[in-house]
Amino acid sequence: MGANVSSTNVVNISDLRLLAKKRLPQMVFDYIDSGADREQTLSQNCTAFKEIYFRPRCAVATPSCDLNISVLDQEFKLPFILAPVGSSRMFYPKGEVVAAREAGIAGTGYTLSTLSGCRLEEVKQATNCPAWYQLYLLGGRDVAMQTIERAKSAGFSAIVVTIDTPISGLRERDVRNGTKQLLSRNPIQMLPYIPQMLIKPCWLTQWLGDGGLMSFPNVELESGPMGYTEIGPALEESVVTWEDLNWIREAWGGKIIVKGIHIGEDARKAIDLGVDAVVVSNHGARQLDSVAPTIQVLPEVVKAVNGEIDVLIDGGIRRGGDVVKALCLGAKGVLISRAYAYGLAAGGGPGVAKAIEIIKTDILRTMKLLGCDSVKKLDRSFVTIPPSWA
Ligand SMILES: Cc1cc2nc3c(=O)[nH]c(=O)nc-3n(C[C@H](O)[C@H](O)[C@H](O)COP(=O)(O)O)c2cc1C
Ligand SMILES: CCCCC(=O)C(=O)O
Repeated sequence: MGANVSSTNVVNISDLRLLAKKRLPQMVFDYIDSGADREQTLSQNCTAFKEIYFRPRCAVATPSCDLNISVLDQEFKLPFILAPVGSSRMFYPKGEVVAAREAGIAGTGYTLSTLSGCRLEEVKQATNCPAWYQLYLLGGRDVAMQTIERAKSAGFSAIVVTIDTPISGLRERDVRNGTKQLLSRNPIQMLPYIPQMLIKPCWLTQWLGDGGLMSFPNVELESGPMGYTEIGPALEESVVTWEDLNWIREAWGGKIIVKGIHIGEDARKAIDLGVDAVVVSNHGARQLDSVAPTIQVLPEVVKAVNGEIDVLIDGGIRRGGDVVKALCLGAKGVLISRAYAYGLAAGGGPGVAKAIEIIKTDILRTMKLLGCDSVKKLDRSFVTIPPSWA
């Protein structure tokens, strides 16, 4: 499988997506690929980038191009960082460890989801890059406190609190495919969905070899008979509120990032609570559908933040040109998610490396074509955006 991702026919993230689709059972592919409700925001997160036009400076030589960024005083060799992706171990054996390792090799950062299939200590050890821990309060605040302590001891350099998940969005493809049953670890409930796994023997043998049924070793979810676990109700019991940010910030004692900002007003609230950075995110359109694409609301948030803290963005980023556009609109850096998840699912470590390489090469080429030799020099003068976004 690993060989496929290295093929010269794999030139963009869509190619990796198709390879992932080939290797994975439908339910696992759709878990990555799908969005909420009618998937309006899912497609618009991507297409909104097409509404931004570059304004290149021609006849400018850029023999070298600086792609380094600094976020929260941490240094990254690339202007994109790997976002939290729950259940990555379902896509590829030891998925979280594999992805974190590749982020480190590329000189960028990795964010580990609370819903990781691998222990946070093991993931941190696999990489020398800055690693951030994404926090859900699943399992309650006492469990979260313990996890915060573990993440601190393990050496994670920021905590990312996701605030857009008071309840799971309706991902219709997941409902039809029985994804909840797969994640719930209830073998009886999984029975009807076994055939879609059997026709993907490569994935199945690797998955079983890695321990099979998903578990989430960094949270303690209520376990029923046969290890049955329910993520949905656990989320609802432990909604993250603005008040929680106070004790989380105190317990953590380090850099804190809030992920899931759509509007300037919420970014101001985060600043008032002493947060160090925000991520403009609609959770990859997996939660509330019909919210505006993230790149469209970035200017509003950047304006509200007024340079006081770092602003990051994710959502729909599939090309280096998308990264460059986000930086032009004031993001300090971006998070990529499905872009590397497809690579991981298509071919493990080499697949993640390929995704990172595709986006990095895109960025370098775009910078040279723009006539700009450092991502730190990108600003609004390099783009035209629709007047209603400003
Ligand atoms: C399969 C999958 C799992 C995700 N799991 C998490 C998670 O556990 N925690 C979280 O904060 N965000 C999670 N997200 C959201 C991403 O971190 C990110 O916000 C979003 O996917 C960005 O959009 P993009 O995939 O279009 O780049 C997940 C996204 C996907 C696709
Ligand atoms: C209900 C959300 C659980 C994991 C997650 O964040 C995702 O799948 O997007």
